[in-house]
Amino acid sequence: MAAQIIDGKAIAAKVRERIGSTVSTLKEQGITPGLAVVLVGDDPASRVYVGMKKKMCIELGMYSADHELPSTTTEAELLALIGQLNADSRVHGILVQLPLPDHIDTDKVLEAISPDKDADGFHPYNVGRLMIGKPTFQPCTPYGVMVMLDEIGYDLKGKEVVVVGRSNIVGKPVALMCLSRHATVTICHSRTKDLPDVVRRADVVIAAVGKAEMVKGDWIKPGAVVIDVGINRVGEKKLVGDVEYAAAAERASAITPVPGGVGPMTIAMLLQNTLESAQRKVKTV
Ligand SMILES: Nc1nc(=O)c2c([nH]1)NC[C@@H]1CN(c3ccc(C(=O)N[C@@H](CCC(=O)O)C(=O)O)cc3)C=[N+]21
Repeated sequence: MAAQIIDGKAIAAKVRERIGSTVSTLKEQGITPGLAVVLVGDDPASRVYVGMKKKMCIELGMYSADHELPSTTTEAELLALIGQLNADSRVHGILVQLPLPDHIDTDKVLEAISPDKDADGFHPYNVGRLMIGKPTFQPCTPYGVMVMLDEIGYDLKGKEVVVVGRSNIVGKPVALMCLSRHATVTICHSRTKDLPDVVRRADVVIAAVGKAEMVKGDWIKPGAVVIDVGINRVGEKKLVGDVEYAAAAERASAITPVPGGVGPMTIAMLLQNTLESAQRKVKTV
């Protein structure tokens, strides 16, 4: 049986549509949700992502504050800008595009962002909230994965989830989100013994290692759901995921493609986080 292809582009468009109509309602109450995106340096891929974020922000009627700084920017200068954005009442979400240049301490920068405006959900306060099952800002990529599973009507309760990858931005938080939905969760990594056999147990495989087609098709249990978070550039133009897509699609019941899967969701959830932040503010004033 052919797998259902989970269309991240379409789901992201639907999420944005919902955001757009809520933005209109908020604006009637005198609040325009605002996102500040900070880019340091001139990495071309980062520039493309930042451009997409800005464009969608404006399309949805949000306020967008863009800060493109040279790669020579000092840590102190960046921290000063974050201080300004923390204090700027037009801004409800702040995103500092990663990776930052080597001379800047990333952890220090992420911790300088006010936890109330942490649209990426990377601040230790928000990480802790997620850990205890009381999330405020949820990291965008894992949050997007959850929305995709909701969209196909998949209930994680009692299911075996195998997460391949243990990063702070995807592997760990997505595992916690699955756990809070009552899945049995295994987190695998480069030292996991018999990785293929562990993945073979999974009802849901979430691949987030950043290695092109590392998860093989014959590791997929027939009928499993495959969520591929990897975006790997091979050659000049081609993008592939962390999963051997064609072979996995022959066994899976549902699978996310790359591109057009989790990637577009990440940006949609960033806007969602900015919206939620503005909504929380309405509730407290
Ligand atoms: N503070 C921070 N937060 C981030 O969320 C963040 C970041 N830094 N640094 C870089 C990564 C990467 N990232 C992506 C977002 C969307 C796509 C996306 O939409 N990808 C398209 C393909 C785009 C293409 O063709 O290159 C897709 O998968 O269909 C990919 C990658 C967010 N990141």
